[in-house]
Amino acid sequence: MTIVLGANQYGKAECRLVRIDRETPRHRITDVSVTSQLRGDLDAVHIEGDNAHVVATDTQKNTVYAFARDGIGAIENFALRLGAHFTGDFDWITGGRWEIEQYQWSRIAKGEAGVEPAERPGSNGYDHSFVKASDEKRNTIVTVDGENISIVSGVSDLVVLNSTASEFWGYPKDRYTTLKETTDRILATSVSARWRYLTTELDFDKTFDDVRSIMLDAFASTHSLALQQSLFQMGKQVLEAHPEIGEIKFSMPNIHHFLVDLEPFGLDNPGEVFYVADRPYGLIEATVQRDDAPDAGRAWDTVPGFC
Ligand SMILES: O=c1[nH]c(=O)c2[nH]c(=O)[nH]c2[nH]1
Repeated sequence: MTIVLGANQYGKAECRLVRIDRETPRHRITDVSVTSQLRGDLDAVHIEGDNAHVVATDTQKNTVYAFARDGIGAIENFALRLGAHFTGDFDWITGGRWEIEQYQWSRIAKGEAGVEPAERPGSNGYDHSFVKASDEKRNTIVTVDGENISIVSGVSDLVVLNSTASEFWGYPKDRYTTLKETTDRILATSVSARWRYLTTELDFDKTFDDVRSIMLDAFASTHSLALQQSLFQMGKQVLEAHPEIGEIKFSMPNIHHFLVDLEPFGLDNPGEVFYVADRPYGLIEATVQRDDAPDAGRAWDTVPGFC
């Protein structure tokens, strides 16, 4: 028997980077975390400690910051640039994985203090002042394997809620079933979705915005008999509108809102007062795919948390 080295990759994880575009007084902010990992002929360092092929993780980190000097643009394009650089400049680096997570900021709106919300102007925010928008994140994983490049992009922590138009009934009952059937409940979830692009030539920012809007619209407009049904509608409508996406995967916790029993206080509760359970939670996961999508290869191998 011989012991041999299996799959391996290495790099710098979570290079946190903020770039300010300041060519005009109206600044733009890009806030990301970049993980760079290289693959290739790296047996010698593992087996003998020979570092001749080891592009230091410190060098990878510096490259990320140096490349940001030229602008970041869409996170997919930034990851593709990094991939082309490392596989192009070092013969023995034949592939790698570049993961980027992006945090959202919006402009602080001007002159809203003391103004009724309905009267607020909205878009004319301050030029150089921002407020963290939400916990929602945009992300991408670009994987290079020789000539093959795959791009899996997505969103996480996109929290949505329908206050009605959600039912859940018709499920099997056994001696352990206590859940009451309902024709009117709150449906809330935190959407994590990842989709695989079938091309590297795309306006990734515009496509991301559109995919996100379609998912939100599908969630809102589906009269839901189960979170599974809402999930499928979200994926189906994304794929129908975007032929450049092969498949989309979702992981969606069911954020349970339970009606509080107010009877002990002599009160009714016609769907108005809920308590929100943080755990345990239903976890609904699925892939929505085209039956003729080109084979995904290893694109999903290093995307954790999806089925
Ligand atoms: O939308 C739902 N899907 C389920 O599978 C499920 N199971 C459950 O207890 N409640 C719900 N709700």
